[in-house]
Amino acid sequence: MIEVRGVSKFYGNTPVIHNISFDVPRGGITVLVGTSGSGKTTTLKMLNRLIEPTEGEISMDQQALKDLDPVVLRRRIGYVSQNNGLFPHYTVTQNIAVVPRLLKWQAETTQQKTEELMAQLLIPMDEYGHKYPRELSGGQQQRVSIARALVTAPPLILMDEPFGALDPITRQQIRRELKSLLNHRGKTVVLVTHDLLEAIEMGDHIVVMDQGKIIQQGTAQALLFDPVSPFVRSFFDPQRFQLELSSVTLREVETLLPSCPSPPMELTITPDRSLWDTIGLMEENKLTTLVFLDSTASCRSADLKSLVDCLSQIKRKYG
Ligand SMILES: Nc1ncnc2c1ncn2[C@@H]1O[C@H](COP(=O)(O)OP(=O)(O)OP(=O)(O)O)[C@@H](O)[C@H]1O
Repeated sequence: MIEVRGVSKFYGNTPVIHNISFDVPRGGITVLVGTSGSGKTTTLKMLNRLIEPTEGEISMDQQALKDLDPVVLRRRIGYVSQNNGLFPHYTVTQNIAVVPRLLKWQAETTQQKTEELMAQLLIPMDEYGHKYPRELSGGQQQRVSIARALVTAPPLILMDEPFGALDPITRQQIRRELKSLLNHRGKTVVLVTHDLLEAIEMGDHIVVMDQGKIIQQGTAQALLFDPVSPFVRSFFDPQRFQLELSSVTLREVETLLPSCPSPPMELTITPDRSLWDTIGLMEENKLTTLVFLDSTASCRSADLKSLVDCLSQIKRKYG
């Protein structure tokens, strides 16, 4: 959907982005991750022309961004900024209605879409719609900001550290809800984060940046199991075991896990969950085994040892 080709950005004589190129595939989540000051936010803001590149070209659907009116472009692109950017003197519903109003939508259409999205983001309109941002928690404010970015169903959504201000538990809960909402709607998203678990869990395509350059880009597994440099390896090392288990879903390894004739217990897990989530659920429920239905609807069981063995098998594929 987006092609970034040979883009650099200078402030005066100082280069902050050096000749980067990457694609944002349609219908997936592309994550920009990297060291502090590596140029993630600058790169994101070049995608909706909040910042103009000094060199190189960015195109969206084969049209050069520089030939598009920035105001029209930004109406086609949802944007969730670091500090949520809600208007403090507007209620929640008024905040969500800002772009629909600019697009001259009928009030009933805006109301209906707002209600639907707020329900999906678990901030029901009758309870939260009339409140002001200051009356909401940080997590609820971020949900409003996400609803505002999604309400006009833009084909592309840019998100800069959208969960930055949240505690780890709320963060994880919101990002799971958001990922399923985005997948469900087939959205194209570019997300900036410095949270490694977030990058691995959310990203279909992950771009690792350092000092204004792209060091490696690819799937979570490619970055974790086949890093191109010691930098990429050490970048993920602090949480490596958790990240590796998070990058593999049960579905990917189902054939390596033993079948079980009938579910020996009530608690099951869906095969789209990661090996890390599976271990977490076992831990939470003090179980040594979990069962799930594989793609042929047969029952399989997983325990800690078999899951760690599965991870080793996947790693072996990368050599
Ligand atoms: N307006 C500006 N003028 C000069 N330098 C700037 C300006 N904006 C950003 N920079 C510099 O550009 C570099 C990249 O900044 P950017 O905010 O894109 O990094 P980042 O990867 O998003 O960082 P972080 O993770 O810390 O938010 C930094 O060194 C920053 O100091």
